[in-house]
Amino acid sequence: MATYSRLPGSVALITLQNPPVNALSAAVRQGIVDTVQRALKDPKVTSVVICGQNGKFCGGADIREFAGPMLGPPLVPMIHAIEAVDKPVAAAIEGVALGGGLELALGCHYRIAHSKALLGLPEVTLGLLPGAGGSQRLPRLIGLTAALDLITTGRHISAAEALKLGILDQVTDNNVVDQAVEFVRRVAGQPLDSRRLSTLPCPPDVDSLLDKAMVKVRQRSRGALAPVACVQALMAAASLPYTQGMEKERELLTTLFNSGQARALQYAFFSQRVVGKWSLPSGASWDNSAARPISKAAVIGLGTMGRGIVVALALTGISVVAVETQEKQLAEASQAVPAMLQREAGRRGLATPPGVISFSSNLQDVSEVELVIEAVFEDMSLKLQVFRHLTSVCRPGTLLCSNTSGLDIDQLAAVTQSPGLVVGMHFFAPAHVMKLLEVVYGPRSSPEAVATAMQLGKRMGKVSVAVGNCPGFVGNRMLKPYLEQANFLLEEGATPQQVDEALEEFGFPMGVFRMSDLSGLDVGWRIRKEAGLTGPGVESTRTRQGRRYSPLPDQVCEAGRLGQKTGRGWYQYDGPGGRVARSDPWVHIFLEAYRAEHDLVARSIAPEEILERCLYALINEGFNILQDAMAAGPEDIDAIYVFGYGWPRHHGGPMFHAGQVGLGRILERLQHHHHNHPDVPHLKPSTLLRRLVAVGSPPVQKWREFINKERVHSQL
Ligand SMILES: CCC[C@H](O)CC(=O)SCCNC(=O)CCNC(=O)[C@H](O)C(C)(C)COP(=O)([O-])OP(=O)([O-])OC[C@H]1O[C@@H](n2cnc3c(N)ncnc32)[C@H](O)[C@@H]1OP(=O)([O-])[O-]
Repeated sequence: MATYSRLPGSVALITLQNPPVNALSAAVRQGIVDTVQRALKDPKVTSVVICGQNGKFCGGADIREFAGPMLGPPLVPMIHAIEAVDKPVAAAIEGVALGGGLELALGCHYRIAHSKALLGLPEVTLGLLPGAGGSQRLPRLIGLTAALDLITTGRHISAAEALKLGILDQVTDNNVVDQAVEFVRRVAGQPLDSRRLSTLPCPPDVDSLLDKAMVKVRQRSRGALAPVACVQALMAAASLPYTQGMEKERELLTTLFNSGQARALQYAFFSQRVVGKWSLPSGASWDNSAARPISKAAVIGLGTMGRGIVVALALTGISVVAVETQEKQLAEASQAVPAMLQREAGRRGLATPPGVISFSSNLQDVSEVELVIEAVFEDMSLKLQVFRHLTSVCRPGTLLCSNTSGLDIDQLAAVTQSPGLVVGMHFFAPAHVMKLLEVVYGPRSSPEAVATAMQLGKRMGKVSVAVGNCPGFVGNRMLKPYLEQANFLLEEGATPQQVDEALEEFGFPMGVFRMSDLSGLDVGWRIRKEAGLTGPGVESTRTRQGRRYSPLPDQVCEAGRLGQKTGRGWYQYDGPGGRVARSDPWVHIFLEAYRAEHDLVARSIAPEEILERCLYALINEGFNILQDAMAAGPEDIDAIYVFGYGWPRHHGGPMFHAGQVGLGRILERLQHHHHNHPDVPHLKPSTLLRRLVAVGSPPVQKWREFINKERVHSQL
């Protein structure tokens, strides 16, 4: 709703009230319509200020309402009515003015903001465009170039930047409502024509800026519809009168609203918030588990991951002891880390990097910290050695975390004096940039340890997801069947390019083979050797440990092709460290020879089969993970894949995508592929998937409840 009060003098104050962000729900829109009418009719009122309750102007349209039928007064005429008022109306912006919130402010004649406020049109991130006149008013106010940037990126900008761009009339450090009231009193009676943005001309697109932008957006958006529609709306603004521009805006918005992409992106918005409210099968959650405050931490191991973790911690203001026992590595890290910190702080607009870092080669130096993150080489015996040492040097009560990407947390906990204080903190490279953090709880991890790691992740600006302790945890466990299928497809006749192109066409920034070349092929090779799947003494067959196995990636490594770092992998590069992947005749000859050796006849494989085999195998493992209670719900898996594995956000995440495709269809295709490849256990449909199909394929939002019920009745 919105409340109305008349302030001493002649200013009407309209306050939006819809906690927590005063989103423009039907009730708020109705409240605005009614209160604006009241201000208009009240002869004693000469000017109006619109503000939001609890220090937040407005977070935009109420996203929760998008799923249902449209009720209450629509936004567009409501904003037009405000613009048409013949008394000056000012928006007093505190906290946020985002999406429809900023569009409401653009309908006001003046905009005054607090210096800490954030403004933006983030609709594109929800699969939409600023559809309440924002795409037409903003370029009229700040020009096409600046509007294009804000609308196609959806980025939030500071009040200072908004003032510079001309979005705001005034910025204040004081009470913004008082300032706005004073402002409108001052301007009461002045002509308003030039303040009505819809009546101003839009600058024409003289340099074909928008055509060029369209080419770039189409290249970058990887199939996402909204960024393209945003440019189309700006093209309309630049070439059509306002009313026709608004018609185009509405038409584009309707198309986007009805697209699966908008639903997927809105689901991704809410799933990010759902995973923040973690809960464990034991019932532990924020509600009953307090996080410990952390001000001093240590990182052990200063390779790529360790360096990134040090920077991520230091950026939150935590003092970090950075330990590396190899002198050469330590010397390199102590040069590189401060530079990385400086760069990242600059990128985030922080003048001075807040944390203090001290470098050491002595593990003894971590004795006074409250939390340690071990980031040594991914080798269990080495990690066990470090944990044994840590438990003897750290003071009692220190949290011991491992940045393992899939090793057993419980085994590490077992060698410490306080197994309850051991959790996994699985970062993704580069750790100071990537948003995802898997917080891994073992059977003995205490709720307090999980809460502390989750809280620390939040402080570092990560999307932290609590996951159970199983090989590969959630992300890498699902990656295994995906990679496996990609290798099998090569055996059957596909090329690395064909597989990558199908996945990139789906929206991944990189296909599986380009991604493997980037991360280094030796990582998986070492894991397979440790698992006894390859190496000296292992027979070179296509069946290992009772299931189909492709030795192709091992043989590529044996040929000294480890990916970008060696200049050769599944592709060739200009040299070691080269970035541009080119098709390599060696790979084609190698594949042909391999097929001939194993009597395999290459067949032509359609992109649809590539997608089904790779993605449905990955999704099937997601169902197994939910069934095993290693992730609390589908949102957790989807957030992990969107934030850590490049799953295209406009497809919501693998589990959401399964719902979009139809669970019955996924089941049927998995059955089909499993029938053709009975020696591939990952293609065997999971029990949970079968159960969901049997009960009528409920929407993804209902799965969590279903799984919990099934578990109680021991159906899973
Ligand atoms: C016709 C077309 C018109 C228009 O062009 C379309 C739009 O405006 S599209 C909209 C364009 N606007 C946007 O894209 C802005 C989206 N919002 C944000 O970016 C952040 O929430 C914000 C920066 C505002 C606050 O960040 P923070 O302080 O870290 O807090 P937080 O993020 O944890 O959120 C707290 C709670 O508020 C909830 N909630 C938030 N916004 C909305 C909403 N609009 N609606 C409903 N709910 C919303 C959120 O789910 C959470 O609920 P819960 O139950 O407690 O989990």
